[in-house]
Amino acid sequence: MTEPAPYRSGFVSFVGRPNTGKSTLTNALVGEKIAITSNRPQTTRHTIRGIVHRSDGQIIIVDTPGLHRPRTLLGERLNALVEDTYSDVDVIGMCFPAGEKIGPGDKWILGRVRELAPKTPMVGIVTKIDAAPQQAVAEQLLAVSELLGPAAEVVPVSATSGQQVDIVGDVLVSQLPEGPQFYPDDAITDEPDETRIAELIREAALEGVRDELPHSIAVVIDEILPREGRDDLLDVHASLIVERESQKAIVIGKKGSRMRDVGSRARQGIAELLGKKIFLDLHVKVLKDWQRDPRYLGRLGF
Ligand SMILES: Nc1nc2c(ncn2[C@@H]2O[C@H](COP(=O)(O)OP(=O)(O)OP(=O)(O)O)[C@@H](O)[C@H]2O)c(=O)[nH]1
Repeated sequence: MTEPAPYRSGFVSFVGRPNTGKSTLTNALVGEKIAITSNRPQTTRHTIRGIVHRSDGQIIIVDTPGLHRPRTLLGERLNALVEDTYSDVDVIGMCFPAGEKIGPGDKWILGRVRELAPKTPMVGIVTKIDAAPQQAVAEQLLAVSELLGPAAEVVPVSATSGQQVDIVGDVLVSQLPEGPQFYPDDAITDEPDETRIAELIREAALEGVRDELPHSIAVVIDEILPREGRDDLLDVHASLIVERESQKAIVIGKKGSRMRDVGSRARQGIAELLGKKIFLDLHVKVLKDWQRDPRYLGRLGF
């Protein structure tokens, strides 16, 4: 008779250049939308945990901001957060899109990771395989394997089509230490609702805006109140913080048209998250140069 496989549990972090599909993969593995995704680089701000429940183990995903060279005080604080995260995870999954050649950016990140977490097992993940020809996928698998060395397993995946997502889960679990179930079956993330709501609003506000905006938008939830006499309705009051009047104009759009779209998209996401009807009251505020001012950063939770 064969022994039953041991139960394994632990923390996994995905690293890689911006836009390599880390958040999308997290969502696909967890099966519910929790991490912010967008087609703009560097939009992941908070360390969000997604939890994958399996019969043979539990994978707790710590979704980190991409490593990048700091340009502002915010950038420095994000990097400090990243370093803390990497030094205490059990497995690091490094993501490489199938259709993009490995470059100096990847090597720089790998160097940093090896420096911060020299003993942590690494898994190479070749992402977006639906968007590249088979030949390119095969070549990328080989290149990643050569880059990471013989100890690292390498898996191809498409988070958007779902192809191979289970296999990524299998490989990650196999690298985790034996351990207990850390979280109950129904836990998906330990982020408070408020943080998730703020991320949903931020994600909606970033959709389709110009390149310089991502790092300039923050969201503060001012208040969440049940509507009097209505169990099924919540009033959410939130502020979108930008750095300059010109950015405020971009966010609001012509006669408020963009703002209405942002509001309605965010409202739908929040309603799905909380399972209630939502009245969303959104205001845009200008806090000049908030990214460079330690007082503002503290107030905005960085
Ligand atoms: N075709 C395809 N596109 C994908 C796949 N996974 C992610 N994408 C797209 O790639 C873009 C970036 O995905 P994200 O998951 O936000 O990437 P990220 O690495 O978390 O990005 P940062 O937060 O900037 O570090 C988005 O437009 C995704 O829709 C995939 O499997 N196939």
